Amino acid sequence: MLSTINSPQDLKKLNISQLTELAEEIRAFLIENLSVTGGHLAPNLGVVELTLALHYIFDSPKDKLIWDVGHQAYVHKMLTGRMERFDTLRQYKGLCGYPKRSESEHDVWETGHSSTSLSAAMGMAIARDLKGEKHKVIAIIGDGALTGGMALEAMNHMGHEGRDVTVILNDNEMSIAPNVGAMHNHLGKLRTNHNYRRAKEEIEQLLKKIPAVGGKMAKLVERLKDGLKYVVVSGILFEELGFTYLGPVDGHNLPALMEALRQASHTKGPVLVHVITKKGKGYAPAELDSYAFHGVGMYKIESGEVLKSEGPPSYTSIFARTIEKLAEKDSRIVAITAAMPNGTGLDHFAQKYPERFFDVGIAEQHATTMAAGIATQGLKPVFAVYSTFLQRGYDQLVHDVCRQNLNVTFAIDRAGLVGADGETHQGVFDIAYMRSLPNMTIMMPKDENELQHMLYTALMYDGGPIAVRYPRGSGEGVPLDGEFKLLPIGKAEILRPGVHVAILAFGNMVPIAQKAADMLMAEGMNPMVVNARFAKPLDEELLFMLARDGYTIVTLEEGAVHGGFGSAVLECYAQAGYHHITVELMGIPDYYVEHGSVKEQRAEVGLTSEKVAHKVRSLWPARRQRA
Ligand SMILES: Cc1ncc(C[n+]2csc(CCOP(=O)(O)OP(=O)(O)O)c2C)c(N)n1
Ligand SMILES: CC(=O)[C@@H](O)[C@H](O)COP(=O)(O)O
Ligand SMILES: [Mg+2]
Repeated sequence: MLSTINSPQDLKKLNISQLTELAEEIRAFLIENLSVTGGHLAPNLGVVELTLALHYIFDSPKDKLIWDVGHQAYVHKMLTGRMERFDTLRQYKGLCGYPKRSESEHDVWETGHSSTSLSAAMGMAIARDLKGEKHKVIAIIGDGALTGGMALEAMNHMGHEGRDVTVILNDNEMSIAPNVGAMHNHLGKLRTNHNYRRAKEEIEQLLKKIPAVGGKMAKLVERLKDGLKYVVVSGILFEELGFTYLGPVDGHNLPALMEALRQASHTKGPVLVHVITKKGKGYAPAELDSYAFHGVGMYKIESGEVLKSEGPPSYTSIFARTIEKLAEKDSRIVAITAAMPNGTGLDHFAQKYPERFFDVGIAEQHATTMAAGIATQGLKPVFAVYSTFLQRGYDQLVHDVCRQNLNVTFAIDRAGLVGADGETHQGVFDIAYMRSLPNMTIMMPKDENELQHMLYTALMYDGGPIAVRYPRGSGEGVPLDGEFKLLPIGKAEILRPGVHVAILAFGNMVPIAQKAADMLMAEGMNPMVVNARFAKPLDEELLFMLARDGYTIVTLEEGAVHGGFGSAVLECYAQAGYHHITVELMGIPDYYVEHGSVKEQRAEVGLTSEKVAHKVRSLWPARRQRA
């Protein structure tokens, strides 16, 4: 069956039993392919029937299907002509793990970050109406993504405008970890409440039987329906917000799904279809542990054993260990995550100190300002957040944290290139977006041992907001000191004295600089290597000494070169009147780096020891004169 599907039109020729068979073939395909490439298996297994039903009832690409987060769009990709490219999923130059407009006309909206789908849908519905077009706009959003502020802002507007938009709420009771929040509790009530739907249907049937209901009678019936909501589910939030609520519908029952979607497609105004699905459906290991199979690497199909690469402990695990140790001694430490307890390593902290741990849902804005509020009261909040997701909390960082100069620690994980998630998730902008903020201090460790000292330094610091950024994946495998050390703020570390050229490396670029220096040493050149440690404040004393001593500077960072650490060095020299010093910046160029391995991404942007050595050679005095 699967091989006959080249476009959504092919689905429409199938009957329910053929579609059911197809669903099983899709599952088998995903389980097999992802065991090699890795990817977001559990979210996709959960939406197989839903995606089939959507493509069956609606007419993509005329009708617009908008996937929130986009990590669950694999089945959509399979049905829209990309099945053959699945062996390249999330690989360099291969199929993207998220919707991508350049890949297909069926991908009408690009994502990766959560909770954007409803705003995008609203925008498309407005454009449709202004242009006098007739298609449907359908957003598919998970219960996790619905905890994001943007989604709630959009619903507020949608209910007010009353335009035709369909929202499919894919409720599997899970974010990456178990979903949290009052909205989650409300959905729980709806999930278990079949009485409301039944009673509502009965009233509507009754209504149909009464000829020409009008005037007082109609009002009475409306009041009866209103009253019913309060009695049965103490208020259905979505109906109060101006949506027609359809559901709950079993998301693995194709006829029921199709019926609900058909009904939605004929409903005027905003409509929300509440679909109940099982994350990981159809693959026992993923059903049992949907967290492990949310975003997974290679695994053995039969046993579900996830194959872990051997290597030193990750930066995340060292962060987790350190914050726990520090929290043991300092009861002011409070840890916050925005729906990433496992990804940030805070899950252990949550078990150990439940009263000092807060998972706020996918709500980075709230988390940032909440941390600021906690800090005003003399406690020590640590917001552990991926670099890419802190982008969501930017105004809160500017307006609430930095402006009030509050002691909030930002533990910025996944800083730098992140690999297979690609351009939506690259953690390459935080240096630039934080550096311009008054009162901010920004550090990055050269290895995991220095990470523990930096976290300690951050929590001992009382001068305002402070960020320690660290990369995804394994550390350098260095031994960990038993005692934490306080690092002097704004002081770099000369790792290797040298002449003529100084390589100023920030964080995880230090080992690359060292390797480049080793290569050059073999050729008779010995550049200085500096572990910058701070992007703000800079070690001006060292910078001015280098300028006075006639060094040429090479800066190295795994961050956007525009506005980043190297820019800071340039600005520092310009402001101090050192106009004749040569500063060469190496970092991420001015474009979004696509998916692949970090190694491939670094090679693409030139952040390798070979490229650094090449740069230093070109700057070495004797060679420069020859050139
Ligand atoms: C702004 C933002 N914060 C955090 C994330 C990380 N993240 C990706 S998927 C996800 C959970 C989404 O849950 P849900 O929408 O219910 O989808 P499911 O995986 O359950 O299908 C989270 C927290 C993100 N993509 N974007
Ligand atoms: C979809 C999403 O945003 C997350 O699932 C992300 O893929 C997690 O990345 P890590 O694997 O780095 O935790
Ligand atoms: Mg979910």
